[in-house]
Amino acid sequence: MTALVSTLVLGGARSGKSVFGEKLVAGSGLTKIYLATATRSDDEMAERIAHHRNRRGFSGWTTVEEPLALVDALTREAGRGRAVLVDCLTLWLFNLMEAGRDPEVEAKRLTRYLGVATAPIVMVSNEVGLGLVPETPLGRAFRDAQGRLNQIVAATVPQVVFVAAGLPLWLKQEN
Ligand SMILES: Nc1nc2c(ncn2[C@@H]2O[C@H](COP(=O)(O)OP(=O)(O)OP(=O)(O)O)[C@@H](O)[C@H]2O)c(=O)[nH]1
Repeated sequence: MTALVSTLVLGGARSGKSVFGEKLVAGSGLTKIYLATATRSDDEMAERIAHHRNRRGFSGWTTVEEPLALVDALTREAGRGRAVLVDCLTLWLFNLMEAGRDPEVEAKRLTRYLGVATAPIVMVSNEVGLGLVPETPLGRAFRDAQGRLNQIVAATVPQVVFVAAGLPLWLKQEN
């Protein structure tokens, strides 16, 4: 078995990217930590979260919920013998922007942490820029911030994969 290294898992909505990230972590043989950034902001979101939790099952996964302080949570949870799945950077970015935090500063903090992390971190993120130009300035700012975040994380980690229709397309594999 090759050792799992930190990986960015990109994809669109319902592309199967979360399942792919889960499989990477589960296949590592390490203790599995699921770091969720989503909040139960409405009934539909609560239902999605319940669906994910059921699919994941509770056996073997430790779930940690942290919508904003991602690096603090990683510092606490990641360590020897563990692998962390961050699902997902997109909702983390949304939460940061909603809280008036600077995405560039937070992205730099994350990549600094990734450079010294002692456990593999698998991060799920959306590839949001493939559709129409968003109608609102906020939508455009979010799309641009997401693109920049994906680029800076992709440049930092040794593995990047794009998932479409449940199938992986490896973009970067350095060991
Ligand atoms: N708070 C919390 N959120 C969770 C939990 N499990 C999953 N989630 C969230 O559920 C979100 C993903 O849900 P979906 O919107 O259904 O996934 P998707 O991105 O459309 O689909 P895929 O591409 O297949 O992953 C992630 O952002 C997770 O943070 C949990 O236990 N707690």
